[in-house]
Amino acid sequence: MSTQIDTLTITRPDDWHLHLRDGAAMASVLPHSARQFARAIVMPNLKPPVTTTGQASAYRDRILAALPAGMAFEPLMTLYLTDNTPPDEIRRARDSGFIHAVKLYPAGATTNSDAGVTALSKCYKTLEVMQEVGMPFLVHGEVTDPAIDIFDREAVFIDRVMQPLRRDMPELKVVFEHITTRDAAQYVLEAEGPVGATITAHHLLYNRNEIFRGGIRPHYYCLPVLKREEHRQALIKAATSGSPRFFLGTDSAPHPKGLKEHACGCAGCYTALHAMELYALAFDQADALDKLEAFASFNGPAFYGLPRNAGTITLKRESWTIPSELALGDAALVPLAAGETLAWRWA
Ligand SMILES: NC(=O)N[C@@H](CC(=O)O)C(=O)O
Ligand SMILES: [Zn+2]
Ligand SMILES: [Zn+2]
Repeated sequence: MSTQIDTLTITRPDDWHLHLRDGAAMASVLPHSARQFARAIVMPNLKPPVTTTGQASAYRDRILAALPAGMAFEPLMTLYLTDNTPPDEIRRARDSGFIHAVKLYPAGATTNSDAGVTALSKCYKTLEVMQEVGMPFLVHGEVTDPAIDIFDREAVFIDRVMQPLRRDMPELKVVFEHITTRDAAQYVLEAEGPVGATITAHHLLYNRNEIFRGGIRPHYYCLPVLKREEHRQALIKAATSGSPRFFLGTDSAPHPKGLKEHACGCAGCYTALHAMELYALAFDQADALDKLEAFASFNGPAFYGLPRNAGTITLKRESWTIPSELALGDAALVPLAAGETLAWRWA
């Protein structure tokens, strides 16, 4: 029997996968992330997507301008890869100093992925430059083939895309984003070369039953979709394994309430408000709170070649109720597990 931990103080964490959106929506959600995290890898799937260093620079300026006075937060910018991203753009991005990765959205795989890549073979010249300059490649790892069952799209991606890519570019730094299956966890753990993976709080806490518990619950719908319990357990095992390849990425993805509670609801869970509390719950349930700091605060910076943050955060074991609604610009935003009690609280 281990003694119960009621207060947890760890090095200030970072979020290695975050959707901040833009404009008034961004102004609503940014303070939540800035309170929890020192830095975040900011996803580029805006409308239109952030495909150039110039656009990323302007987006970064808008984020910093929206940051409330007195809050410190460093947005780590990314570029959205298209079939036509020129190799030179990678060198410009590297030289900028503020672009830390390039993102693969297979065309049609997820929210705002229409401008994404139709075949990775079209991007090889650009990927070769990324490999050469050490620019990480962040991958939404699902195939889009409609013949493949939605629950198998991540596993099939490993065979059809990840393995051939990594065979051709063994030195390319790759992050398998928001992994959801035992297959992906095992692949990342065993692969040779510079491979990492982000894991969300919701994929650690829930299996796919959660989407249908008592009726269809759109706020538990995200991509990649929640999987079976055996996969959730494999993710818990990976996140708490101590392997430096796994790190925190919330994939907090705000959508207006009206577009989630809809005949064709958007994919994405909002967790920026209470991310560390949710992760603490997941690690606590696995009796692995001692592994949270490396996952949240050490493994990401090590992979990206950045320093660890100074300062700490503290969480305590104390129940509170997650708000039923927040604001997203003029719209409403429903956080994950809205209205439910959470056993860990920001101190
Ligand atoms: N995860 C999601 O379900 N949605 C993300 C896109 C993504 O990360 O795939 C979004 O931008 O809404
Ligand atoms: Zn994604
Ligand atoms: Zn995402």
